[in-house]
This record gives sequence, C-alpha cells and structure tokens, in this order.
Amino acid sequence: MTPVVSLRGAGLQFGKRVLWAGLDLDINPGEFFAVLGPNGSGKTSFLKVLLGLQELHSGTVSLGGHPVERGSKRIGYIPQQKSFAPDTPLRARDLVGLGIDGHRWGMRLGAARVNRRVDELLDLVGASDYSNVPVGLLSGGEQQRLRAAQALATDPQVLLCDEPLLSLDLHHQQGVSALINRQCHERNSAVVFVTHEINPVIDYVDRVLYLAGGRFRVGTPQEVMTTDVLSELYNSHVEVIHANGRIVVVGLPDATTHFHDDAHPTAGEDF
Ligand SMILES: Nc1ncnc2c1ncn2[C@@H]1O[C@H](COP(=O)(O)OP(=O)(O)OP(=O)(O)O)[C@@H](O)[C@H]1O
Repeated sequence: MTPVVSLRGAGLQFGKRVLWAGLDLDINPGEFFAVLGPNGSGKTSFLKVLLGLQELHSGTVSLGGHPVERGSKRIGYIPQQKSFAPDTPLRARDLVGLGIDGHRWGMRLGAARVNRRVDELLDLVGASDYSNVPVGLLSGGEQQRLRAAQALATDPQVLLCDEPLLSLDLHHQQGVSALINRQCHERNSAVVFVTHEINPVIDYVDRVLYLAGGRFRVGTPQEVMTTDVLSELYNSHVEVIHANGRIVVVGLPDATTHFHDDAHPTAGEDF
C-alpha cells in the first residue's frame, strides 16, 4: 500500500527545545492514527507540519508522494476550537458551504447541488436545526460540529483533526468520532487525530504516536499504552490500567514541569 503521509528522519525543535527527532513514519489510506501526549508535547505542531504551516528542523515530510503544501485540497482540517465572534457574518450553512469544492466531483456544482450537499453534511453532524443561525451565536460544541462538516465536505485524502471532540457532550462526541471513522473506512481517508484522551476513539484507533518530553513511541494502542512504555517515555513511573475496554493512565507527571531545556532526546522506536 502506498502511504499517504511519509516522514523520514523528521525532527522539530524550537530553540533548544526538541519536540521530537528521528521520526520515520508512514500513515496509510484508511488508517485511523491518533497523536497523543501532554500539553506542549508537540501534537498541534505535528499537524502544522502536515499542513505545510511549520517547517521541519530536520528530515522530510510528504503527502501523497509530494512535498507538503499549504492549502492542499487533499487535506481536510478540523482546527483546535476557537470561538467565532458573535457578529461573524456567516450562517451555519455558509460555513459548511465554504468547505465545498465542486471540482472534486468532476464539474462545478450548481447552487442547488451545493445546497443539497450542505444539507447532507449538516444532517451528518446533527446540525440541521440551526443551519440558518449565525455561527457566532452558536455554542462551542455546535460550532465544532460545523467545523467537522466543513472538513469532510471535500472528501479529503487526509483528515487532520486537532482535539475535535473538545466541548462536545458525550452524545455528540460519539456522533462526531463515528463520522470521522466512517470517512476513514468508507472513503479510505487517512485520519490523523490529535487528542489528550484516547478513550472516546479507542475502538477506532489503529496506531498511535505518543509524544512526551522530546521523545516518542509509535505502535498500536496495545503496544504503546502500557505501564513500561509510558513510564519510560515520561521518565517517571505511571500506571496504565486497562478496564472495560478503556485505558486509564494514573500518575501522569505534568510534562511542562518535567521538561528540561537541555534534555537530549532519545530517538523514538517503532514497534
Ligand atoms: N512557532 C513557535 N515558536 C516557538 N515555540 C513554539 C512554536 N510553536 C509551538 N511552540 C512551542 O512548542 C511546544 C509544543 O506546542 P504544541 O502546540 O505543538 O503542543 P501541543 O502538544 O499541541 O499542546 P496542547 O496539548 O497544549 O495543545 C509548546 O511549548 C509551544 O509553546
């Protein structure tokens, strides 16, 4: 299978602060790939590298066999949530409509087809009831569902999601994560899903990249989410408990207070 995302010898650092180094990684079409780690470990920066918004310090990154570029139509992106200003002059359906690119279906879509597609997408994320409401008047969770709909509108080859479940209630967490999973398996998109919390997507995740303290591990959740691996990564004893299909990590250090500027990172390992 030809990978859709490839990194070779990839490293990123700001000043002396190394987020990761020596990352070799292929992400395949139809793979649900989670990026985990504590605050400040580099999860959003990883997505920015794939978006072409952040240059690597070392190594290479390619998307679909080509160097990454800003604004690529191959990519759908659900950004980390920021609220729209109350006076934003867009209705919910306008926001979703902005994500539609008629060329994906071989010809420009007419207004009626755009409207139908917008209605489908609004329905998918359970946002039909507020399709005509200005986005700035919607709750954070409602706005987030619209961003998910917008990101799916182009049927992207790669779907990048930055904490897409934040501020969603449980019901809509399940709805949005199932939707992202469908895009992954039915449309064969590679999903790169940044999250603090693996449990809401544990049933979907194929592999994880776990970033912490300038180091990383890549593997299946069963391989990475273990007491031994995470204790080594955090350089501190943590306990990983598997119960009822959920994973609980107990005793996590605050990575920001355990970070040392002069730390020499150990290259991560693939399992
Ligand atoms: N352009 C930049 N210049 C300098 N430092 C940066 C830059 N971008 C990010 N950083 C730093 O790199 C670290 C990682 O940031 P990033 O946003 O990728 O972390 P994160 O894992 O997504 O965190 P969170 O979970 O809090 O969202 C942070 O300490 C951040 O301050």
